[in-house]
Amino acid sequence: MASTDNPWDHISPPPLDVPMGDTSMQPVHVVPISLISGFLGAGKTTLLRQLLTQTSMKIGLIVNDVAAVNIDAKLVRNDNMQASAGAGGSTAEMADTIELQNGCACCTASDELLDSIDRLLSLSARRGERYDRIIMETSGVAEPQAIRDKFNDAIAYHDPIMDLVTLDTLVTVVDTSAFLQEYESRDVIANRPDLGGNEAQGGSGQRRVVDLLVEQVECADIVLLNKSDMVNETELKHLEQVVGAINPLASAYPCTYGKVETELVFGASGQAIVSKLNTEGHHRGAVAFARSQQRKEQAEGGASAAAAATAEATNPSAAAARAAATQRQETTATIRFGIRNFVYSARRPFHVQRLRSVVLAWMPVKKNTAVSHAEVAAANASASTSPMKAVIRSKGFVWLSTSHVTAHYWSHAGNFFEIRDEGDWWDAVPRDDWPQVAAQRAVIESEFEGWCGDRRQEIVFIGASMDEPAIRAQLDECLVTDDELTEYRQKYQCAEKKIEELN
Ligand SMILES: Nc1nc2c(ncn2[C@@H]2O[C@H](COP(=O)(O)OP(=O)(O)OP(=O)(O)O)[C@@H](O)[C@H]2O)c(=O)[nH]1
Repeated sequence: MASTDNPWDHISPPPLDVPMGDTSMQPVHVVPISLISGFLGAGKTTLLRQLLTQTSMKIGLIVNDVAAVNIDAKLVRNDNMQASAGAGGSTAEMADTIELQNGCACCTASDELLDSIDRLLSLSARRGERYDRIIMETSGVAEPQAIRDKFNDAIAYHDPIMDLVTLDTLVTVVDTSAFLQEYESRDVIANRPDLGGNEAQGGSGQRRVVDLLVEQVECADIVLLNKSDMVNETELKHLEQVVGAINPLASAYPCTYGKVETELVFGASGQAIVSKLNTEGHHRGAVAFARSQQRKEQAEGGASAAAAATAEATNPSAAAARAAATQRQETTATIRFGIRNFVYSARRPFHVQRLRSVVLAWMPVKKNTAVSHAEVAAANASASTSPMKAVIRSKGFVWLSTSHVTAHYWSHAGNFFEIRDEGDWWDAVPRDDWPQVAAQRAVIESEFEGWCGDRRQEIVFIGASMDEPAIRAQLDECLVTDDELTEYRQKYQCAEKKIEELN
């Protein structure tokens, strides 16, 4: 049986979690790329300058600032020159910076993104030296997930550039002093020029600030809690917990002015996981983590109860021993699991109208008690009866009674909530169009159950002091009844199976 110590064991084999390229054929000197994301003003350029001055590595830069005047590129050039000069280099090093002027990296056509990498590699090849690493600094409103998808697509389509580079680490710089405020924000990106909203292109401008904030934290291998000088210790600890809960895969480091060990930011090459995931693999990871946390909680609860029972059997003041053991357990659990996860899962569709009513009653949550500081949380705790007030983040696949083909994705953070079309269930996709890699097919099939195929409710809830029974009960009420399920199956002509098999 797989160890529960490492929750990510349960995602194996990697399948959809890794791009489909044949990595065994890669030449030895593949240049790792680090992508730096973070809102405008979070401290990305400060970090970059810091990294360049403290490392002797040969770095190629792609600076992606869509402001009319690309100040970042100029600042970075200066630093690069100084760093290179210090290391015995020449002003020719200036050429090591490529400006991606035409839009932000996530909106830019893949070709242009890959072309900028190609140009950078050509420069180094002409000089007969190669980069130890390429760093891409994105604009504040860039969507790291979209950029990661471009790299995954390039691998899937066997773009030759992917034999020379690999997306190695996703680094997100968070403005610690502003995070909680932005989490509570109701603004859309386009209305926030202070965050770079005026640079947003296409639909991304209409995204909620909190939605992008959470994406930038989730889509990261390393999260730097910058500007930690602007918060007190309690606030910093709290934020560390929140960020750790939103993305348990990331390593989070507090810092000021981007001062952090280079090795921490770059990580051990090839070890980062998030940079290799796709949306489905990411979801699978979150579910695996939440389930492993639940198992740990249960195991700890069991161990503590066993210890108390033993004490009770051997000690006359058993009640006191049990009370002490319970208290110890609660204290440990509160410290370790003050913020915890659970997965809501079911194998029958939601009745759309009932789900809608519940969601409308739940959202938007005026104040989130899990994220607000303790005093604010306490003051607001009684203000709302929504169980979502204690949920920091919820996300996952939902199956709606109105469609047998389309998988939907539930995404909620702060005041943002959506259920979006996430493509087709694998069961609705012809087998010929499935990935050809056997391990990937096996993982897809492992999620099949009876006539449902991979259709399911699988929503991860992350929060503090959540009323899990209330959330579960209200969602259960939204599931179709037996009669409605029979209708559903008739409507979509699902192959006959006993209803008892569904649960
Ligand atoms: N107090 C404090 N200020 C910081 C810290 N890090 C950066 N700053 C300041 O915050 C401002 C923004 O920093 P930048 O590095 O330009 O931020 P950025 O993310 O690159 O912003 P854009 O390039 O405009 O997207 C600058 O004035 C920095 O000096 C920090 O840790 N503490």
